[in-house]
Amino acid sequence: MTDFAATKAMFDLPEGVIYLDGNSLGPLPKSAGARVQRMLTDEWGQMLITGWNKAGWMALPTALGDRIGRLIGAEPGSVVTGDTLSIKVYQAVASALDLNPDRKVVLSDNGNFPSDLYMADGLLRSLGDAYELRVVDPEAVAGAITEEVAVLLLTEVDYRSGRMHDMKALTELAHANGVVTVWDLAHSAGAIPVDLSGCNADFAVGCTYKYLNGGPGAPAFIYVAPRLAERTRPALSGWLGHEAPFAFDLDYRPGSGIERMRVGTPPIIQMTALSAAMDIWDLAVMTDVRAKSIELTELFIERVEATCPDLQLASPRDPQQRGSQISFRFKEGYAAMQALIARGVIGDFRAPDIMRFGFTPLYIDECDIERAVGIMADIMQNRLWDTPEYRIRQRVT
Ligand SMILES: Cc1ncc(COP(=O)(O)O)c(C=O)c1O
Ligand SMILES: Nc1c(O)cccc1C(=O)C[C@H](N)C(=O)O
Repeated sequence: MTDFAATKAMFDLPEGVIYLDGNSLGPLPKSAGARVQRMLTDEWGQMLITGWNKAGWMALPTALGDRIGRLIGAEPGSVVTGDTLSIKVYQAVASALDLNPDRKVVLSDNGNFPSDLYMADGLLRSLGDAYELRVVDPEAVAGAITEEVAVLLLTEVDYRSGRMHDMKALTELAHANGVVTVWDLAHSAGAIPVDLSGCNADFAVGCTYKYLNGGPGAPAFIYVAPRLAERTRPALSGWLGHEAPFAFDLDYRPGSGIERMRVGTPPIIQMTALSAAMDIWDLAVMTDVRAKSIELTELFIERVEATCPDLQLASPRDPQQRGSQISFRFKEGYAAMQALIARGVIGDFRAPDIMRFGFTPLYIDECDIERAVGIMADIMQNRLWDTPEYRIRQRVT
């Protein structure tokens, strides 16, 4: 059983803040500061370049990959960390296309995070006019999986509404049509149990700064199914994905298995912060996290609907159909979110009218929900959002 009171005590959250935005940027693990400081002074400071071997920096991308792999049902040795998620999307789609060379269509949906579509579009444009990025409604994805499609690129949990695709069913359908799958787990890893191996997924990517709490700019991760790894040709063929980086050969030969998805020098300071976050994840069982997340989201919906009738649920009502976030529609959602943030309840706003709240059982509990909804009810019932200050539209995160 996961001890959520213990995990909550391991995060540094500002006094008086109820943080419902861990689906965008997770909070600071208390141990991260000292851990990073130690890495700086004892490793970088004292070991200098020998730290790559002596301190295990070179092995950190795969070591962290395995720790993340446990949370997403990946086989040991099938996940590596590094780069940004946008880069990993590009890398996965390029490799997936390469495994299906006679087909030219990448299929995605318009609920996908824009960066995934931008990266796929940029890649396809560089490959020539024969290639097509086909973007359909989320509900139309299954029907659009045909033998014309090379790659299916989907984000499992919709960043705006929290609506979840059925990874197992869509992967099965894709394979039945000869389609290679790329799953973006940005809003899944650490939010819901994922079973990449059980779903027979091909490629998956994700970030570590959201539910995994690795910090701003924490590295992304990529998964390649072991059955495909030795056949995968990396388009981003950087030297650290080479079979023998320190041979400095002029010809590229991919490294073994997942190692080939490495590109360049790993961000060790960020990875050290992520290691501290993963220590907390080592204490968590994903099925407990999911059960608690459902309890929290159900409580939140019930209380908000009882006290804030102007807000309309934009997430699936059935908890099995959504990830670990709840979104409400409200025409003045931006102003309302600013008012909430000013009172210490931090969620975020997504255009045009979505107020988004993330639920993260590692550090959010029922008391937080009750307090957050109390503040929300006060703001909504008394129109406290209706001030020029809150209504001003600024850059939003
Ligand atoms: C689903 C999804 N894909 C891709 C990205 C882009 O990630 P990054 O900024 O790390 O490249 C994000 C978040 O920013 C996301 O939510
Ligand atoms: N990655 C982000 C950033 O660098 C700045 C602000 C926000 C983000 C996010 O992650 C946004 C997030 N992907 C979303 O779901 O909207």
